[in-house]
Amino acid sequence: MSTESTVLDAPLGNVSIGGINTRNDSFSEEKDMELVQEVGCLSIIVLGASGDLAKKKTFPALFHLFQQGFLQESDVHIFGYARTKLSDDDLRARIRGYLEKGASTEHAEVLTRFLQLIKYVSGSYDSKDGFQLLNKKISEHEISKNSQPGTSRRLFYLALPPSVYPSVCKMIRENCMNQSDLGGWTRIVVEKPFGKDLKSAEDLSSQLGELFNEQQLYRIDHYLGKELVQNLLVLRFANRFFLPLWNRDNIDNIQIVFREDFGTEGRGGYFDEYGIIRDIIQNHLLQVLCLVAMEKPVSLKPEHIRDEKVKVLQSVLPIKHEDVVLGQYEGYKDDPTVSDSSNTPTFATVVLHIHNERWEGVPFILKAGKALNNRKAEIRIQFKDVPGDIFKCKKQGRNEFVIRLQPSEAMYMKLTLKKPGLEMQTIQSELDLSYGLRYQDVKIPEAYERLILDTIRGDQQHFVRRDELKAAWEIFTPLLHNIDAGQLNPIPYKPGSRGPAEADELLARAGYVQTHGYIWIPPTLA
Ligand SMILES: NC(=O)C1=CN([C@@H]2O[C@H](COP(=O)(O)OP(=O)(O)OC[C@H]3O[C@@H](n4cnc5c(N)ncnc54)[C@H](OP(=O)(O)O)[C@@H]3O)[C@@H](O)[C@H]2O)C=CC1
Ligand SMILES: O=C1O[C@H](COP(=O)(O)O)[C@@H](O)[C@H](O)[C@H]1O
Repeated sequence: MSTESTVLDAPLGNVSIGGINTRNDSFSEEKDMELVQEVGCLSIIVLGASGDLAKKKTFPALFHLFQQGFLQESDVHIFGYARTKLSDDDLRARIRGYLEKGASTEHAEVLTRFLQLIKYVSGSYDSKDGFQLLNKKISEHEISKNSQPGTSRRLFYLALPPSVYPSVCKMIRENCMNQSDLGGWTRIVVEKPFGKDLKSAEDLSSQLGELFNEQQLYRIDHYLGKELVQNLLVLRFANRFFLPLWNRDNIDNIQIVFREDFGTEGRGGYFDEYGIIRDIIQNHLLQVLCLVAMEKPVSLKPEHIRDEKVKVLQSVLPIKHEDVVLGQYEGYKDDPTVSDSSNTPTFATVVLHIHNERWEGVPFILKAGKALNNRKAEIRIQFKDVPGDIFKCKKQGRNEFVIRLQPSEAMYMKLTLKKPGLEMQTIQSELDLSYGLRYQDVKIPEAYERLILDTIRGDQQHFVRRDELKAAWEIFTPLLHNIDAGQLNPIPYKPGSRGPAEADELLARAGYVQTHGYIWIPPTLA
């Protein structure tokens, strides 16, 4: 690694190589990532720059990386591309408000510098004119930075509906590739949904696979960028506490839950085509399940980790209809972009069973819903009752280990203790690790920030491999086809409720025992 390109103001523990800081820690060594010196300039191209995701997530994530010194002005340029006719300043004005959110006034100067890095190119997604113009602009930028031909890096972020991925990828392949023989690269980031079922996903994978190899494709699932999801591997495999307990002998059931307290606002048209299983469960919750249930990987190399995720997905048994409850919130169909006869679930509880030595008989309950009573995502691991319980604890509740992904990241263990005082009474209490309290000086990065950084570093661990995607669709496709054919219908539920009561009944049938009279309240700073 050359010291010439090491910048002194790089964040602690990081080394800047060619405008992007590479991690200088033991993880990188373990992952066996090649810290190749990258001297070419970096062009980040956001396709679909006029859209919702680009303004709410992609540009803010790039801005945060810039603010923290991970993207260097001397090397980086950002291009927005879409059909809408906009000037550079129009695009900057559109996204400015989203970048200012939560930023202090002292960031105004940094924001102005960041916005100056952004250029906009207008063009269609299926004709070469726009892409040739884009290529010309990227090349001009590369020449202006004295980048050696072939050493430049081009990251294309497809913030677009998946229907246009094949044509956009073809256009990039034919018109905008960097020459890779001199250490430069071209990488493509694609957003979910990757298909609607097994066949469409495989078709899409084949189409993209003809244009780019697996090392160039980054299928993003932003749940894999969340702090506590990234912690799962460390938590499970670096702690002696958990190793002997994490199995069917001790664990009764596991819930992975996503709740939102708002409906499909503004995205009804998209959502109605997909529904909650395709939008949340088949991807985000299933990815979390993989990390909770997989065996220890041989090493931290991305391929070893993804190999284990595929194995656990392939061990999931076919879903039975009696293990599913669907719901649709009242008022969902008032959205003019949603069909009056829509059968699309906005809520689902699905119980999965993993047929292997560790998990046989342990239900994995995946639950997701929109327009519910609160916004929360968590993993709830419920342990079996204590055998020969002399304290009659069963009446109070079981041990639970809860990993709160959001909001207020935390881990807590619900356990039974002696109630403080003269009497010998038991109560439910908790061992609590609340991140807000424990890590007061740390700003937890946004998932997109972390994942975009990974794409630039070439780290595919937190991205979905093609065979993983296939295995995930194999689990859900039969159920989804049956729902699409009207064989299962959603039960109406009131917005702001817990969802259909039938879902709680399914939970109880699966073995979950609710603790009554006790809730954990996230501690706050005094
Ligand atoms: N928005 C979100 O919160 C999330 C989105 N995603 C995924 O990210 C991707 C982008 O999402 P989002 O930004 O919401 O999408 P948008 O509907 O906002 O579309 C993005 C841009 O794509 C162009 N576009 C829209 N519809 C079409 C079409 N039918 N054919 C060609 N171009 C079209 C438009 O640009 P123009 O007309 O200017 O060319 C639009 O500005 C999708 O795959 C989505 O599923 C994933 C997670 C969350
Ligand atoms: O992918 C999606 O995720 C969001 C929820 O993301 P979160 O990080 O805020 O939990 C969801 O609202 C959206 O429907 C879905 O497409």
